[in-house]
Amino acid sequence: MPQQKDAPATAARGTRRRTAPARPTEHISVPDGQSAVVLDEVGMTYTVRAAESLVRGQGAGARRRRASGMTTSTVEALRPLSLLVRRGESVGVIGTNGSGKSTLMKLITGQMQPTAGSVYATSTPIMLGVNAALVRQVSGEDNILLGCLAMGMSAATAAKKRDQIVELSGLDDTALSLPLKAYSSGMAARLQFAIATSVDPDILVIDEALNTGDAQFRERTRRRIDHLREQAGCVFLVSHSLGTIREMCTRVVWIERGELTMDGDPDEVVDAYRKYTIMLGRDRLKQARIHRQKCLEATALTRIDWADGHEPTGHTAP
Ligand SMILES: Nc1ncnc2c1ncn2[C@@H]1O[C@H](COP(=O)(O)OP(=O)(O)OP(=O)(O)O)[C@@H](O)[C@H]1O
Repeated sequence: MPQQKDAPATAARGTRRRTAPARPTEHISVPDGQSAVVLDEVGMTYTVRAAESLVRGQGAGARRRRASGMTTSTVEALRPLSLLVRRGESVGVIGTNGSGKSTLMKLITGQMQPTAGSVYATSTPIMLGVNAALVRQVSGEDNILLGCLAMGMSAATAAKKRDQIVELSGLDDTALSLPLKAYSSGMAARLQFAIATSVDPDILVIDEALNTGDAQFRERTRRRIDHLREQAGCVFLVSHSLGTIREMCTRVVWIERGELTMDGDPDEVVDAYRKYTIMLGRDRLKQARIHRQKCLEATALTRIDWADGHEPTGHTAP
C-alpha cells in the first residue's frame, strides 16, 4: 500500500507568536484490498436543546436565547479524524469518561450519522453492548432463539447454532431455564456475547461488554476474538480495563477530549494513557495536559487518498 509520511512543519524563526506545531501526516491510499473499515474525516457534533433557565451570560445573544424559551447548544464529541482498520486487526479503544469512544463506535456501526465525513465498511458491523436487547422476562434458552431470529437467522439455522452458543456462554441447563431477570450482569453479558458472535460477524464492535465477565469468560472471549480475526474479520473493543485491552488487542487507539491522541502498539499506547490518568488522578492537570499534547503531536494524522480519485457512495465497501 503506498504510504507517505510528511515531516512536521516547523515554526518560522524570529516570530514571537506561538503556533501549535503541525502534526505529521500519513497518507493511506484506498482501496487496498485489506481494509475493513475506513473513516474519512469523520466528526460528530451533538446538538442539545436546553431549557432557557440553563442559558448563562448577560450578553445580547444569551438574552435573546433566554427570551426564545428554549435554546440549543452543541457538543463536539469527536473532532474530524481518519482511520483505516484492516482485516485481522483487533483495535482497542481507550480514553477517559466522555472522551468520545461510544460516539465513535455508534458511527462505525451506522447507529448514528456523522455530522462530518464518511464511514465505509466492507460489511455491516455488529455492535455488542451490555445493554443490547435481551428479553428479561423470558428464559436464557428462549433468548437464544429470539436473538438468533432477530439477527436474521431462520429457525432451522438458529436450532443448529444453539449448542455452539450454549458452549460459548458457559451457562448450564439450570441457568438457561431461568428468566434473564434472574441473571447476574456477568451471566447476561456471557449469553449476549455468545448470541451476538454466533453469526461470525466480519466486523464486531464490543463496547464494555467484557468488563462484567469473569476470567473463564474472558478466556472464551479472547478465543472467539482470535477466531474472528483468523477469519479475516476485525474487532473493535472499547474498555476501561487496560489489562483486557493489552490482552486482546493488536492495536490501540486513544481518544481524548474527542481527539485521536495516539494510535499504535497496545503496550505503548496503554502505557502513555495510564501515565495520563495517573497524573489526572493526582491532580497534576498541567503535567497531564502537556503529556497528552506530546502524545498527540507525535501521532501522525491519517489522510485517506481515494486511489481512483472518487470516494465510494454510502456506508459501503472501501
Ligand atoms: N446523545 C447525546 N447528546 C448530546 N451529547 C452527547 C450525546 N451522547 C454523548 N454526548 C456527549 O459526547 C461526549 C462523548 O460521549 P461518549 O459517550 O462518546 O463518551 P465515552 O468516551 O464513550 O464515555 P464513557 O467512557 O463515559 O462511556 C460527551 O461530552 C457526552 O456528554
